[in-house]
Amino acid sequence: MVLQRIFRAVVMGPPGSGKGTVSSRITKTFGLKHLSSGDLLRANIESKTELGLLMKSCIDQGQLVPDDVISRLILSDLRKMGNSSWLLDGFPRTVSQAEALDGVYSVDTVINLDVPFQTIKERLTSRWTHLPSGRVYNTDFNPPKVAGVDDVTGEPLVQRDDDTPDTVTRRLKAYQTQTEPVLEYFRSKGILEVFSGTETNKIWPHVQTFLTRKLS
Ligand SMILES: Nc1nc2c(ncn2[C@@H]2O[C@H](COP(=O)(O)OP(=O)(O)O)[C@@H](O)[C@H]2O)c(=O)[nH]1
Ligand SMILES: Nc1ncnc2c1ncn2[C@@H]1O[C@H](COP(=O)(O)OP(=O)(O)O)[C@@H](O)[C@H]1O
Repeated sequence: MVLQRIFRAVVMGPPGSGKGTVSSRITKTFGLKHLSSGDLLRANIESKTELGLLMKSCIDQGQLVPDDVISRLILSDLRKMGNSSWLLDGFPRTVSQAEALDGVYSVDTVINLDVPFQTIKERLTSRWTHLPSGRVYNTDFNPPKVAGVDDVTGEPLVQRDDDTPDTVTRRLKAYQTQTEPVLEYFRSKGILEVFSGTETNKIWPHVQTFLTRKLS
């Protein structure tokens, strides 16, 4: 689909709710640029930037990185995108981040993936990630063609250091206390759209229909 105007969206949801999976379907279908805060932080860790090394312990402990750090990173990348349509994945995650975004851009819609915590816990321990692209696989849901190897590049897949059961529990707590209030923030602005379910393949057609209507 070719977009007729600039469209700016955010995808939210607890860790493991399918933000990355749904984002890649949205960007493929609607041609938006995709910016994932988690991918951005992991790229900094991988290339051993000073910031990446500072943030790694925070991420591995299941805590959010400081608002000013992530807001600066994301807003700087968005600036580089200029007048493009984009989809933000994993940002904002606190009300202060939402206010920082709001101060610069007007967001058209916020897609919230409402997936029960029990469903999520099972998924994350079997998630395999291709770090350079952010492509995600799952030993049950969407296994790679060859075990342990990215379908597109043939490079190795890794299990994220923060996808252990204890860290997932801490990330879910951080989500409840720090990120859930952001849903209220966007709801009060009238731009929150909630998609509930336990399977991405059942949620996705609703997201697709919603965006097709919104963009036509
Ligand atoms: N079993 C199952 N796994 C899923 C489903 N949707 C996504 N996944 C997997 O669950 C994990 C988390 O999904 P991801 O898109 O990375 O979620 P994010 O953390 O919100 O970005 C990945 O390993 C996905 O492949 C689903 O409907 N069922
Ligand atoms: N907007 C953000 N604010 C603060 N920390 C963030 C943000 N986005 C990502 N992070 C950090 O990176 C980690 C991984 O995030 P992400 O890749 O979005 O994974 P998931 O959605 O599976 O939790 C988070 O647990 C957190 O430590």
